[in-house]
Amino acid sequence: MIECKDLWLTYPGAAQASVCGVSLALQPGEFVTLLGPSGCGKTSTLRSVAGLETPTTGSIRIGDNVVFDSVKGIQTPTHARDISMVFQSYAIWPHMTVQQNVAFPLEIARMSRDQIKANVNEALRMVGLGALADRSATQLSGGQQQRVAIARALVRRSGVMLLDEPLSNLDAKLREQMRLELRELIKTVGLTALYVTHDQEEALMLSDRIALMNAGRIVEEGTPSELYLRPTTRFGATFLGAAEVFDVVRARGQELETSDGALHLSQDADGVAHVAIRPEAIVATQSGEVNGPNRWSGRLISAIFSGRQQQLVVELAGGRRVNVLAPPTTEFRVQEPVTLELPTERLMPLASDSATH
Ligand SMILES: Nc1ncnc2c1ncn2[C@@H]1O[C@H](COP(=O)(O)OP(=O)(O)OP(=O)(O)O)[C@@H](O)[C@H]1O
Repeated sequence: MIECKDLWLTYPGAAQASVCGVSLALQPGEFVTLLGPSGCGKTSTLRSVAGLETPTTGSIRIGDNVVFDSVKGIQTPTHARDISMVFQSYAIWPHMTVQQNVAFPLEIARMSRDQIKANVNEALRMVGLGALADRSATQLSGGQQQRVAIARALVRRSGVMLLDEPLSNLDAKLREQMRLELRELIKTVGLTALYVTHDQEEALMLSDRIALMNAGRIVEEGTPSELYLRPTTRFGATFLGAAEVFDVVRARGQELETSDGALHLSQDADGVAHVAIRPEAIVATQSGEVNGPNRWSGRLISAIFSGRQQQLVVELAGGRRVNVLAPPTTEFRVQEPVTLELPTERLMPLASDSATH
């Protein structure tokens, strides 16, 4: 397990802190992703856990060991922490074979020759590279090179794996395939994994839990479905997937008036500053009347068929354009009236961003 408590990190000479009070706990065997835009402090947090950066204040525990504590003056060096790491750049050694690359960390640790051989064979088997053990590392594809880097992390048999954008150098198709492989591997071995990415889909598909970061802070935390279906901040709603956000003008009980129409919430609207909805949650029809709650009228501007779905753009009475994802089988007539239904159970009430900081 990993536990970070109130970590702050200000780089020397920097005007602002890059990590601002990050607290995060990973249970044994849990896969947690730090997700957020470029520069939000994901890598700085991960490198602090790895011992590659020294936080200004806070504490970090890995398993039973406190590896950093600013008050007690503890800073365990990277090599003495029970961790393995996989980075975006594979950092494999070109002059070595696959097998030599994977064996390297164990040779440094002065493990016996027989033990090294057994561990390396096992790690290569797990990543599906058993047959390429004697091949030169330069004669590998990008995906195979990343598998070598993963095997080299597995071979250490530590309980915790830290991964920083490990798939982002791969092309889209390979990335999708490796994503599932990597999660299965980490789950099979039972590793506790802390994973950094700015890719929303990757975070949703891989993680048991996501910690969403912005400007050095964790702003939301939850399972992928909690974060996607019930975000609590505007940042969370718009960063993790597409969302239409409507600003609340007036609220009374469960009824509220937004800048684009009236909505009925399933909860009290107190403190709700915006309401968001996913494009796939909006139901568009061209036949019915506009009656009942959460039904808005508009005009269909465009409908683009993309196989799995249709991407609609609908202009509301006030001029606001809304994106809707509709099933591929419904027929739509461009320029004609449309009714949009915003189902109550799919509305995402959001607090004002300033209230969450
Ligand atoms: N060694 C350093 N010295 C000074 N500032 C740094 C250093 N490393 C990172 N920073 C700054 O700290 C902030 C957080 O950077 P960090 O790399 O942790 O973000 P990130 O979320 O991982 O971004 P990315 O996805 O682009 O890697 C950024 O403003 C960055 O410029």
